[in-house]
Amino acid sequence: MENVEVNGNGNGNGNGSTRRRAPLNRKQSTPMMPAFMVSAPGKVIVFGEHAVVYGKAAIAAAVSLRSYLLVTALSKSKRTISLRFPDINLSHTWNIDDLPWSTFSQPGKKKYYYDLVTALDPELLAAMKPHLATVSLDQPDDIRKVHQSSASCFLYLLLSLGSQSFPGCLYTLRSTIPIGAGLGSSASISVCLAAALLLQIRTLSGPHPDQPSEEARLQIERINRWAFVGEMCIHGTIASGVDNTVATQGKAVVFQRTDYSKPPRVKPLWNFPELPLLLVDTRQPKSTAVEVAKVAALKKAHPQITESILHAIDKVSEGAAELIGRDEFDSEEMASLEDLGKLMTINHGLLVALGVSHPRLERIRELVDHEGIGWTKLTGAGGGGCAITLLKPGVSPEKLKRLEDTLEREKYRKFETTLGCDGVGVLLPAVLKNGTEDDMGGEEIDQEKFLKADGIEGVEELVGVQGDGGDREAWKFWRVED
Ligand SMILES: Nc1ncnc2c1ncn2[C@@H]1O[C@H](COP(=O)(O)OP(=O)(O)OP(=O)(O)O)[C@@H](O)[C@H]1O
Ligand SMILES: C[C@@](O)(CCO)CC(=O)[O-]
Repeated sequence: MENVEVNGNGNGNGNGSTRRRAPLNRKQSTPMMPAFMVSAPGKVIVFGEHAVVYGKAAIAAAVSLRSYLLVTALSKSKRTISLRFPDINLSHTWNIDDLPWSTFSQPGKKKYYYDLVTALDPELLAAMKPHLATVSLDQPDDIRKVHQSSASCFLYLLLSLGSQSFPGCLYTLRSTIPIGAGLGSSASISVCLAAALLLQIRTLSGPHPDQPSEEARLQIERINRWAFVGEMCIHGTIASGVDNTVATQGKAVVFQRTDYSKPPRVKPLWNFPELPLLLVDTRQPKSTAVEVAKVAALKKAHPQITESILHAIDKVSEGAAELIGRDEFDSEEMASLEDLGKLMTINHGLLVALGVSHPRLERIRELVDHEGIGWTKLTGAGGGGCAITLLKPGVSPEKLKRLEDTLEREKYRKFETTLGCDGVGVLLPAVLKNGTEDDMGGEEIDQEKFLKADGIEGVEELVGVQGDGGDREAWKFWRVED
């Protein structure tokens, strides 16, 4: 366990000025920021993955699986930034003063918290390269690649938003979202990192309960813009931004980005129905970048055919949004579910045509079809990852049990999750009522406790946004509903 001196000084350059900060030996006036946490959900794409990369509409909903990031400031004399990401076994430390701040703060390169960054800058990526090359040198190539993507997401955001006077800090991240399973794990960590850094440079207001929704929306928008930058670092390719948008805002959205130089069109679906969904992980690892590249290659080889498929997916997503929005849509009634289910079946078929399914995804569909208990589609990038099944009402428990037993035997994993959950949340300071309160009425979450929490249940029990008795009120969310 690392020995942490906690007594840092939070500051940053969120004031839009390009001037350098006061020399480090001068007394700093900004008060220290206590240890704090941020959290963001994973997502399922209900309709429209892949097509959304090409400007078509998609519907996505936040799930109850989440990432949690603990930020601890170090003492002023400790000029290091450390990442501890135990889910992927990543542990890395940089010396703050060795990082390429000058390249990131050059005129024309410097970006501010309110900027809209729509592409990664090759010169900045090149400046970061030597500092990523030293990450996990002792690991095999495939693992090092995963470590370097997560590290690049953090470093690009830190260097873009921070300055050389940034305080020494520890970033400890744990997630309950399976990685690379199509449930938006990368977006969720990007949102956490973007929100944490924006909070550290003191550019976000709230969240507080009586904050006007307009103001809350602006904070969400800023986090989302930077989370998108983090997503681009991880994917190493074009990302539509749907995952980070739903992970930031929470609930469910219709998302469309027709022009990459502009913000996307995001229509919140506040009353997203409680659909009876079965979420199954193939446990077949995949990479979003690889699957997105497959579609790009198909589009290059067969432009007209691919465009027709993408156009058809767009119509399916639009049709689903219209259906869900109807007053008479009833998520407990066969006729409504059947209409929606048929659209899921069509969407899945079109994804198969794009070449992003996988035999293990097809097996889930086959088993569900065989029992006749619902409608299945892959969700997320495909190539493995997860499938969602919309269950028919009144499915017999025997049939469901038979399906679940077969899935278990064939090494699939079933997830219990709810759709339409909260977006990015903040726990500041990192103190929670856990039933083991001290005199001040709360339990301080430190790195040691956080790292020791046992598995998903342990993390949820220690810091989860939902306690046993419902929402834990110390976690705060930007409320954007009107
Ligand atoms: N808990 C985590 N800790 C550290 N890095 C993570 C974590 N979760 C995700 N990542 C980063 O995100 C990458 C996975 O991103 P990828 O887009 O391939 O999968 P996904 O986000 O789970 O799926 P999809 O984009 O289809 O929803 C990992 O390789 C890693 O770099
Ligand atoms: C495959 C994709 O459409 C969804 C991944 O969850 C990629 C993206 O939108 O960035």
